[in-house]
Amino acid sequence: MSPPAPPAIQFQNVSKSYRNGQVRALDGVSFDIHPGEFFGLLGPNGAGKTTLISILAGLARASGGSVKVLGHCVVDDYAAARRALGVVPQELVFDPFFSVRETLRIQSGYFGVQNNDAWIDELLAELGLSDKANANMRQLSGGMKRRVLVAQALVHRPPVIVLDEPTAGVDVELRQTLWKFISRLNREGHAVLLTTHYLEEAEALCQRIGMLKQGKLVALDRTSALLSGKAATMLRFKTDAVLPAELASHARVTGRIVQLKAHDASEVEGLLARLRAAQVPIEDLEIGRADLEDVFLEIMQGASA
Ligand SMILES: Nc1ncnc2c1ncn2[C@@H]1O[C@H](COP(=O)(O)OP(=O)(O)OP(=O)(O)O)[C@@H](O)[C@H]1O
Repeated sequence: MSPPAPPAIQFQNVSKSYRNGQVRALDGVSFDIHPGEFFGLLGPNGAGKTTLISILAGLARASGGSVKVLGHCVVDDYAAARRALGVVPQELVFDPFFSVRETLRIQSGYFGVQNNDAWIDELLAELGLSDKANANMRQLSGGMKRRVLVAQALVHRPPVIVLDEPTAGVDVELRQTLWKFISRLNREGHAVLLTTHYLEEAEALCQRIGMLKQGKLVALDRTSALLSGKAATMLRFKTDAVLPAELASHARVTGRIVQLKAHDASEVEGLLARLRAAQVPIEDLEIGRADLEDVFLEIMQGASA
């Protein structure tokens, strides 16, 4: 019998401190990403997502623990680990003197991939960049540069793709183009690690989700299990009135829209009775399933990091 395939990515007890230990960006983070899996890493600003990805990509050194890509340690076996990874960074970094095609050829050379033009053409077509192939990098708009960053990360056909907030500030068209292409690569067997603040994207795309808070992993489960656990029902309505304190303390309020979570129908009835008793007039009442944003907020409020 052949040995089981190693995880696409394995984080084992990863810690990272800055400023002589005053900032603990990561505190004993352990989880695996399976081969072929689409995995979402979520967390509020400063939770440690970029730090974890920087350690994975070999751009930062962990203070403790280990990270492996397809069984290759990112420190001891850096070249093999890096070759297995395609990392789309959060920041737009590029060399302004080259054309798009030159940039992708140079990146291919960096990974020792020869005669890569057929794949480069496919990347350009899939990412809507074909007519920009000969444009200079500095002539491109921000969204176009981001597309090149994605192409650059994929130029060596890495089995593990890492996307650090790839859709921050990009338009709807690029998001759709990007997700269509990344989903295709995932169906073809590439593992994907995505960090994003767009929770509806994570809900739609990711099979499993991990949540970080202040450097600790506070949730890890299948997306469907996260959605059906906890408070699975949400009561949504509009009101101009101020909620009584005992309801306001666990309501999500956005302008006139109020959302209250409930575990079952009897709890919904109880909430409505309390609103009536407090003489809170409500309009446009809806009762629906909790979405990932509801689950995320509940976990972040409840988790003690
Ligand atoms: N070079 C650094 N020096 C000192 N502290 C740092 C450094 N890089 C990150 N940190 C700190 O480490 C913590 C984690 O930051 P990180 O950028 O990993 O969070 P994040 O989850 O990616 O946040 P965001 O969603 O805002 O991108 C924060 O407290 C941050 O201030």
